[in-house]
Amino acid sequence: MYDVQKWRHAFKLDPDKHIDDDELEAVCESGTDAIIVGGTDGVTLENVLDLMARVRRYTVPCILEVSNLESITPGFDLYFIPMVMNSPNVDWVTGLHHQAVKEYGEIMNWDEILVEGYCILNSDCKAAKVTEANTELSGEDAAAYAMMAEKMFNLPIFYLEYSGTYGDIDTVREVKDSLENTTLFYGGGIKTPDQAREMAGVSDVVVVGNIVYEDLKAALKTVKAVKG
Ligand SMILES: CC(C)=CCC/C(C)=C/CC/C(C)=C/CC/C(C)=C/CC/C(C)=C/CC/C(C)=C/CC/C(C)=C/COP(=O)(O)OP(=O)(O)O
Ligand SMILES: O=P(O)(O)OC[C@@H](O)CO
Ligand SMILES: [Mg+2]
Repeated sequence: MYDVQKWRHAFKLDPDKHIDDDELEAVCESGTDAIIVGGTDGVTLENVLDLMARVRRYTVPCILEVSNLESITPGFDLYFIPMVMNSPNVDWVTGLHHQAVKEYGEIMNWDEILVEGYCILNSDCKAAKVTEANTELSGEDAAAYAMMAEKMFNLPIFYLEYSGTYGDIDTVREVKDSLENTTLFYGGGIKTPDQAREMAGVSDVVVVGNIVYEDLKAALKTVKAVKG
């Protein structure tokens, strides 16, 4: 199922982290809507290919969230391309994208590519540091980025990223209320079914990452909490 508008839950697996075969099977067969492969650092062609091949044993959709040019490879169902809207550094907004399209433009299948308007709100996470994101934003600021993503850039996805920490529910709600068509992904700090349910109530898709590596049983429970 490649229609992100129908998704409710996704797991994000980091190619730079280890996961056993039986753990990976449990994640892929959990009933989640998709496996997103992505991370900020240590993402190489080798570890992306390895994880892709292992996830490919299962029928769950497998998406590459591109974080660098070196690790892009054919074989995924979809490619998510982050555009960090609250970065003042143009590299992370359109710069690397320009380079990539210059290199791959002729062979790109645009039907497989979805651009994500990213807004990173946890100043301590790696992605915020790497992209120099301005995380000192009010709910109104974040909602304005969401409206820009939808109304000015026509982006299919807006991703509110709190990677590593549980976000502010009022901010997420304000962002959701500002969107009409663009799908809102929420990610960050979900460790319990209650947290998954709470964020699912104010977003379209919840993304669960780190807890997979810290407490797999808890991670698996977030699927049922969201998808029933
Ligand atoms: C050959 C072939 C198949 C071609 C396909 C065509 C294709 C897909 C071409 C790509 C086109 C394109 C426009 C690419 C963009 C290139 C690019 C490098 C864009 C920049 C992306 C970007 C802004 C990355 C920033 C990092 C980011 C937002 C990461 C998000 C992931 C995240 C927060 C993960 C959480 O994990 P991590 O941060 O690692 O946290 P811990 O490890 O601490 O848990
Ligand atoms: O790892 P966590 O904190 O669950 O965040 C999930 C995802 O939004 C990271 O990009
Ligand atoms: Mg990582």
